[in-house]
Amino acid sequence: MAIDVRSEVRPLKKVLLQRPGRELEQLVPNSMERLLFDDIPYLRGAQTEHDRFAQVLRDSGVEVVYLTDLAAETLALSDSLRRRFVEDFIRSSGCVAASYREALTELLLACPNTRELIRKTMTGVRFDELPLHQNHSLASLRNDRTHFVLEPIPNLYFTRDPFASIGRGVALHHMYSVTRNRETIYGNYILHYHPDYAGKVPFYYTPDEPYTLEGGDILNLSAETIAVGISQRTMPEAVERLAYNIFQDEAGEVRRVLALDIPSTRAFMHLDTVLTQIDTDKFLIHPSILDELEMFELTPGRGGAPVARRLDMPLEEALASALGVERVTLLRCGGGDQIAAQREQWNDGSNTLCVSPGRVVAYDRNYVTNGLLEEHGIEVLRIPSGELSRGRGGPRCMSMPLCRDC
Ligand SMILES: NC(=O)NCCC[C@H](N)C(=O)O
Repeated sequence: MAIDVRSEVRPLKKVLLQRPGRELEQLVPNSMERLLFDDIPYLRGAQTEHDRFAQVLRDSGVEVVYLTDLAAETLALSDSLRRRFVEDFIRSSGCVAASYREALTELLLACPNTRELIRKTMTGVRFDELPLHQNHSLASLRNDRTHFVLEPIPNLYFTRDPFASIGRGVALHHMYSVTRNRETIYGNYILHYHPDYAGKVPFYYTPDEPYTLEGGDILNLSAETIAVGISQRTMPEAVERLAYNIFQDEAGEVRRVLALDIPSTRAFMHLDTVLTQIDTDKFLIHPSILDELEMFELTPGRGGAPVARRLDMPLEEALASALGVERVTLLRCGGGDQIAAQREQWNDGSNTLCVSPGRVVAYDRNYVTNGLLEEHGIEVLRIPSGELSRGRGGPRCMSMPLCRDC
């Protein structure tokens, strides 16, 4: 199967990553907030840390594939596909890009190969790079030469979010922010045209759906049940649309969607920033979501239309029932220490990637939480995190599983 993800913890076989590139060096203090960063990472450091992450995964028997490679291979299939991609990319980049369409098209199509072309779309294009032979427009006179005509896309290394594997299908998202909406184009081309995926993957969501949905909110609890966060990034209407589309797939197995309503703040931007599964019956959680957590369940009604009901039970019980286990243990990020919990949560202490039951990749800096995991028998594969963490995402955010063992 091209995509096969029916668990959060079964042995990870194949994963999609994106090595951070020069797009990070285009961040400046004035653009950081808009581009969803809290600081400017040092690129060399971020790349070294990311390479370590990829190596830890390979050492655990995981096949690592990169978004840039798959996108470049896809566009190399034909000249017409390359042209269509450039047109779509410029169109999706807003009205400023559209008004320089000809010059941008010329610049992008002049890239020596499709890898360079893909990289260029990620790094962004400044006004002074454009092949404008003569330009007397007001915008060109007024705009600073370093003004971006195509903005960089610095959040690409968080491959978890623009699309999500669900069973043997995918959800390709309508993202919450302008900056992240352009990320979905790479997944769109790969999934539609790359020979490994074309025609082999059902789509459960597409960016033209009106409601925002992001992959960090989707947890594949079992073959039959997924959990979806209602969060800063994912709207309840999106959860309902996703459930509807999944229930229409007769060959699909998912028949229950657990919607977890978490607070809408940047520190908890997605469900996976506050809840990740670390073993067949254990989760790591940020404790402060427990007080106000509301839960709902969606199951197929007539014609596969989702029917929702409120779940009045402890989270542990809902998770145990979804996993088909007797009981579930929740381990609290930061242990019992309120300050450590907040600090480590901010640095993605709850955002671990499970490579097999009881074995997770985690940022080294979250030593209180990592120590707690080890006390509970979890093996922690630590990766360095001084630079990567400045983007506000951890190992789970930086990875999109394509296949897990069943
Ligand atoms: N699943 C995740 O929580 N992804 C982290 C995304 C971080 C990125 N800077 C963002 O704000 O979207």
